[in-house]
Amino acid sequence: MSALTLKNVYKAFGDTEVLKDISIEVEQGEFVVFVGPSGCGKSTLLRVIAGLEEATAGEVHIDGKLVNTVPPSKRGIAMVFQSYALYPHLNVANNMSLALKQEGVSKAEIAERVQEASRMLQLDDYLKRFPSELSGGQRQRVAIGRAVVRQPKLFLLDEPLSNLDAALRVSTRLEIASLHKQLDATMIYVTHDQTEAMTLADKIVVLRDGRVEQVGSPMELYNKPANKFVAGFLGSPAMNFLPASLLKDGDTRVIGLRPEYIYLDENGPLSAKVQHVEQLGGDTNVIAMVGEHMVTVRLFGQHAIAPNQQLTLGFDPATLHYFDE
Ligand SMILES: Nc1ncnc2c1ncn2[C@@H]1O[C@H](COP(=O)(O)OP(=O)(O)OP(=O)(O)O)[C@@H](O)[C@H]1O
Repeated sequence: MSALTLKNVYKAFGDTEVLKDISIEVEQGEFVVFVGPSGCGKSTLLRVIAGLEEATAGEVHIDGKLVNTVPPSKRGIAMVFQSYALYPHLNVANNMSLALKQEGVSKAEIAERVQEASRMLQLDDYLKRFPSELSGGQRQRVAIGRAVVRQPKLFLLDEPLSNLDAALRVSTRLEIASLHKQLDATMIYVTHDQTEAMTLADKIVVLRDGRVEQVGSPMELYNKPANKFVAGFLGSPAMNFLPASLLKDGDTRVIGLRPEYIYLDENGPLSAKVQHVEQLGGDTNVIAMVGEHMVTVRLFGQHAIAPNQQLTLGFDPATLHYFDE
């Protein structure tokens, strides 16, 4: 039985249709990431699953049960928000146990669950502190802990790392991945960060303008993007798009070429003029013009390449993608 099934879900606010015909299946234990540009409807979709918004049409099933009219508190879900939403006047232990107290769970059981969650999230030393005495990363771990103790059927996480700085985002991302493994939980995670999507997901759902563009594993989406939008959205630096007529006269399609699959090649078919060079230490990103088209090339290692230099570039034709415009 699927942990979550969405069947032809629509959501409109007044005349504005924000979700259009969304059908998704999530298996028990899967980590599913909703990804897409700002405003594409990711949070709204999560809120429809949570029951914080009502679907205008379509069906939401959790654990095989139709939940369209079931209130959020009865859906067996726990949600983690970007803003942490901790109670400032409660210490960490009480923040984590409040929902359980309200549900009437016994004191002994609460103590056990809080202890287990704080061990997993390395919060044991902070249980007596108040949110104002914690770093951003610790606060977010408490917010996650508050979800964990409830032992939900489904975790819903809405951009939980957006408020953290770059280093903390990486470490907290790893903690979430490890938590997912330890709990064997079903998690749905919203982000506009494609690195988070690629590194965390078993399955990525790419949304654009309220519609599903493609569903697949990270490598399926990277290797076989269904269209130009998905191709350009996943991968960093983003895929290059060039008219196929550059290589073959009369071809009206668009070529997609990933920056990491282009290399310096004296006999290569593309001649390019360097505009800008980004030295990253381990990699060098070269932004160059091929005729009037901008191309990003990602070279492994360090290269003494300067603006205005002329380069000849090659690629393996097997790595090309072709799209209809
Ligand atoms: N309560 C509301 N009333 C009217 N329009 C809304 C409401 N909530 C969201 N929207 C609109 O729905 C669209 C989708 O919003 P949503 O927050 O789901 O996008 P998102 O993909 O999560 O974006 P972001 O990455 O910026 O958070 C947006 O155009 C937004 O303005």
